[in-house]
Amino acid sequence: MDDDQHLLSGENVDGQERAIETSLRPQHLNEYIGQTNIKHELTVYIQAAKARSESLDHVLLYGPPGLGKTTLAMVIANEMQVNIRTTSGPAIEKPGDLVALLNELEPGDVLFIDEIHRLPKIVEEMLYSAMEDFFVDIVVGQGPTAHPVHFPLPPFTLIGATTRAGLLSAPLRDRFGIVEHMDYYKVDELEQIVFRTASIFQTRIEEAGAHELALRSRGTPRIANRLLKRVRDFAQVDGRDSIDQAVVVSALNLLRVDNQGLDEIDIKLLKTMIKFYRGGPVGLNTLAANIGEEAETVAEMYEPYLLQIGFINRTPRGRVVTPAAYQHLGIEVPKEKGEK
Ligand SMILES: Nc1ncnc2c1ncn2[C@@H]1O[C@H](COP(=O)(O)OP(=O)(O)OP(=O)(O)O)[C@@H](O)[C@H]1O
Ligand SMILES: [Mg+2]
Repeated sequence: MDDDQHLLSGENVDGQERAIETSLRPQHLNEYIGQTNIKHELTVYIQAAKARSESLDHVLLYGPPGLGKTTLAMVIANEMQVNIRTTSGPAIEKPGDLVALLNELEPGDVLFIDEIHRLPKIVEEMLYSAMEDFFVDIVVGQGPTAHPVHFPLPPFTLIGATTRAGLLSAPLRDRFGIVEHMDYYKVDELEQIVFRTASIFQTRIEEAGAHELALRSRGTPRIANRLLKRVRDFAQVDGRDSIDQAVVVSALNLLRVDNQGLDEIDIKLLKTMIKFYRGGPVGLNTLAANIGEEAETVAEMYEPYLLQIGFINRTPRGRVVTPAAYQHLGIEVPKEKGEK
């Protein structure tokens, strides 16, 4: 039960999955599939920084969970031939924690801060001077002996990742020279990812099987890899030596992942909007409360994909269901909607 719930969440869920993800991570830019524009830009910036023997400018990566932000941060450090230190916004509780991290960096190293929108304010403010001029001012000692100390830092690259760029303060955002928005992957890119993962798993998958899996992966590599793992089990138990389209379809239908990659929660969300709000507009908080999910979860995990495939639209008065979604659900489009 629990398993099915996170099947399509895009979120990284447990230690076991994390270990598998590590083994699947591409190491170099040329192995990193998709995100063509970002790769192209980064290739130029990395080459230029290396030619000048400088640290790479600070990089902000934002986009939905599971699209490859952490992977890309590691690839960047690898291409720059520097070390990477990894942490996350909530893990840096006080300025001292940040100083400790910064203190360990060698010139040119990467400090990767995941969920950077969750940094405590006081830490964030200390980061401003660290990013801009490579120093921090700290207060040493207590009471009458307390005095400020100017602490110079080696040049370093901060890579920040967030699923919600909107939650970042303007001063922090402005200090990133390179800001990249990660997009959902195209079907053919997901197919390549599925083939790559299958070969690492030493599993055979047919073209049509990979295509079907890609269609149902919500544009998200993490989900494609996760579904492949499940489908592989079904194929094995069925005694097949290769994953074909029929196995993918029957396994994913069983797992209730439909042919657009929607799961039960997506369907519940759309049906709730249709049944109780005549297709909207309805506010995010109301909607989330109605389906028993956190507003943040809906905003981060469900809504972006439904917007991307054109099943809902955002209007100033709230979210509305589109005729395409009615069609997908096999529900007649109300007259007043069809005409619009
Ligand atoms: N472009 C890609 N090519 C091949 N595999 C990829 C690519 N992007 C992501 N992956 C695979 O997808 C999985 C998830 O990627 P990653 O952990 O980097 O996502 P993320 O954006 O950091 O997610 P989160 O927001 O949850 O931190 C990894 O196993 C990674 O190997
Ligand atoms: Mg990550």
